[in-house]
Amino acid sequence: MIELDGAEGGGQIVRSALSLSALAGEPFRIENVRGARDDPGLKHQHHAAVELVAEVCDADVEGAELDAETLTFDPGQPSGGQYEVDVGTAGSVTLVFDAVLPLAVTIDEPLAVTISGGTDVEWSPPIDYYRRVKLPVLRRHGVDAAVDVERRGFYPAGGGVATLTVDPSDPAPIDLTDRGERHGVRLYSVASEELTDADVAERQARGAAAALPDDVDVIERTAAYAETDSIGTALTLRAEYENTLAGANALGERGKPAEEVGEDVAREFVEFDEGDAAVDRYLADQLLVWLALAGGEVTIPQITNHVESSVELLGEFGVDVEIERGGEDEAARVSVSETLDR
Ligand SMILES: Nc1ncnc2c1ncn2[C@@H]1O[C@H](COP(=O)(O)OP(=O)(O)OP(=O)(O)O)[C@@H](O)[C@H]1O
Repeated sequence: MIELDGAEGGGQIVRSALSLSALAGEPFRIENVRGARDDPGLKHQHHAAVELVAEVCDADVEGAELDAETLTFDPGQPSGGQYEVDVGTAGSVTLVFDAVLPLAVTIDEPLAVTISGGTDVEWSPPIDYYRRVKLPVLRRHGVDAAVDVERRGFYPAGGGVATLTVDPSDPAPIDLTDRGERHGVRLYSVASEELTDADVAERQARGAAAALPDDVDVIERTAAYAETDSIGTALTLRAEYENTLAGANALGERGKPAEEVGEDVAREFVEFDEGDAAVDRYLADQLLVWLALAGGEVTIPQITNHVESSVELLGEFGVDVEIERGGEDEAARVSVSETLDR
């Protein structure tokens, strides 16, 4: 039984522990779940992830209740099939996807997971980032997964629906150290249909395009409107380089001009582009579990708290991640040579 202490981290520790435990066939017990947060314990999104991974790998679970701060998880054999989960609020759909996605390397049959909740909510990958940046990067390394968005869900009502389909996959070592030449960027803007007359989706995309440096080529710009339960907006930028993809994104806020949402996204991209890392700061922590499974090396803009807590967690599962911190203008480097024993 692996004993974990969640006191220093957030929900990501729970999600990654679920995936690693299911893959290694090793039970774990975690105390102080999300201990670093003001509202510790399992919230809807984390609870949904526990229930889902438990179902997919037929686990014995103790303590999987809302607000629980201690959880024990003893996995069986993961299997494909069709699963459905309702997060119940605007809890993040993409973060629940993240808990099952790594099972791609162990399933024998395809897996399809339909989740209802928030598709574009704070502190999590917006669904366009997930399907246009994260999954394409993983697909290039042999992870056969895709997302279909049936309905958008914004805070607070949620009500979004998306399906992740995953085929059995055998990923190649992750090699993302040199991003190569920039080809250009694509902008994906979306807003609730109530904002159509105010042109909000177009204005977000235009705001971003106008704020980009002259030498950045905008390859594509889309603006769409969707029927949603709560009114909201989202903008994702996908930057394409010779060897990699990176993202920048923002959500709209009541009272904030749409153009400013675009400018925020452009600024985030420019900051990334001025550095020399191959992946953005979000993918930096999300790829660690893949490094543990497939090995390889990635350059990242900075060692965030999320990276640190994930590295520590991987250590608990017997995977040593090497970190080179980099300098002021130099990307940090993370690598794994001995992958997870499974
Ligand atoms: N704007 C964003 N774009 C892409 N990814 C994001 C974005 N914001 C957050 N993420 C990713 O979402 C994950 C959030 O993990 P974290 O543990 O903080 O969240 P959580 O499960 O909601 O738990 P908690 O409430 O404890 O913070 C990280 O992998 C992070 O990289």
